[in-house]
Amino acid sequence: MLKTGVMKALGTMSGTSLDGVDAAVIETDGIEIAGFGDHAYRTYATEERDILRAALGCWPDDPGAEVAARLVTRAHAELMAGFPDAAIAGFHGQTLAHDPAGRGTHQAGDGAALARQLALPVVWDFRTADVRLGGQGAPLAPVYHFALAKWIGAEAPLAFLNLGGVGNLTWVDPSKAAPEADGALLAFDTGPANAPINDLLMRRRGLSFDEGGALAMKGSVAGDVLDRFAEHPYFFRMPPKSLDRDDFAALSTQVEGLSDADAAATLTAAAAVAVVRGAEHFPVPVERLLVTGGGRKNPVLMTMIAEGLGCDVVAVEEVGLDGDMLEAQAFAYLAVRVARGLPTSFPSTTGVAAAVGGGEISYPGATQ
Ligand SMILES: Nc1ncnc2c1ncn2[C@@H]1O[C@H](COP(=O)(O)OP(=O)(O)OP(=O)(O)O)[C@@H](O)[C@H]1O
Ligand SMILES: CC(=O)N[C@H]1[C@@H]2OC[C@@H](O2)[C@@H](O)[C@@H]1O[C@H](C)C(=O)O
Repeated sequence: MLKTGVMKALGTMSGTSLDGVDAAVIETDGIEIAGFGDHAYRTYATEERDILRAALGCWPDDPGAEVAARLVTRAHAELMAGFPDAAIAGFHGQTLAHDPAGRGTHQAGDGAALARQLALPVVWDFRTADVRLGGQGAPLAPVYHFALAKWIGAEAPLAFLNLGGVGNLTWVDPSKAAPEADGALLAFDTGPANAPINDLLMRRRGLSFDEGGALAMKGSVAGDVLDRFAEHPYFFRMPPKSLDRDDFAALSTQVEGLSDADAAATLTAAAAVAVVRGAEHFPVPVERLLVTGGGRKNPVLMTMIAEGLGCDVVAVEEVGLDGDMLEAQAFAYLAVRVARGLPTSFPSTTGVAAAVGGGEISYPGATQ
């Protein structure tokens, strides 16, 4: 029996690494976390990944967008069917293009179709409303990071780092009563994280990622490439700020002349430098950085970040959380907030003019 207002919510995330779909259940009233539930993962088959990769950069009307959307919807429907107890779902979809200052943001996938197929209210299109109101539309997990900071009983300011395809940081002051309180949150994308490393491993070795940082471990960092990267204008921009997956594509060109190992070491160091430069924007330094996302399993990257920051850098598992599922949980949490009319982003997390609840709710009975 759930406490009044607490819902069993299913969240899904298909991230910028293009590896697959995560699905996770949490119990929440949209403010506090009441508990965690089951989770599952569906990998994209090689040919599905190729379709998604080819569709990167596509806007809804572009050729390629529709086939990607159908694929994303089908993959989610298969995975989400395994959670018949959920009362509501948060469906992020697959980001194909993100240009908040220009054309907007595009997450492929049809939440209305999922609502009908799963007979479940589905909240989706989380980012558009924020972008329309002048926000970055990303990152959106920070409000969930605030709830997690409370859940783990944190007292001092701390930060969450997501090392997905792109990296993002959330600085949290857990002594504040609510995420909308002045000084409770500061969030932004750090820069490239795993995406350039994955792309390198695919180009050079036909592998999807550098497992355990094994290749990077054998290489030497090209200091000149790294120094130039560290001065990129993005790092001087005040947060909030966000990135598209391939906004740092030039970095991949700069390691072309290096050996496989040196290129991997240099791209790994670049991901770490992006975090270190990002942390310079924190209102006050943190003693602990909690790391989620696949990059936490890369010890070379984790060590480089810890050396650059000089604070504790640990996987979120250290505090009892699940770093493989945290972003999927975030979209479950956000779905309940949307259903309850609570805001999902704030001026301090996306730069939006005023707190906004982004996300459309589709109900099973709706015709379109
Ligand atoms: N054992 C490992 N060693 C090294 N890297 C790993 C390992 N496991 C996962 N990764 C990296 O993490 C990536 C997956 O991370 P994650 O699932 O957090 O990304 P995502 O959700 O797609 O991205 P985003 O949060 O940007 O949307 C893999 O593509 C790989 O680069
Ligand atoms: C536009 C988009 O999909 N952005 C993702 C991406 O992946 C990491 C980073 O870039 C972050 O901004 C965001 O995802 C996380 C989960 C978020 O919105 O909090």
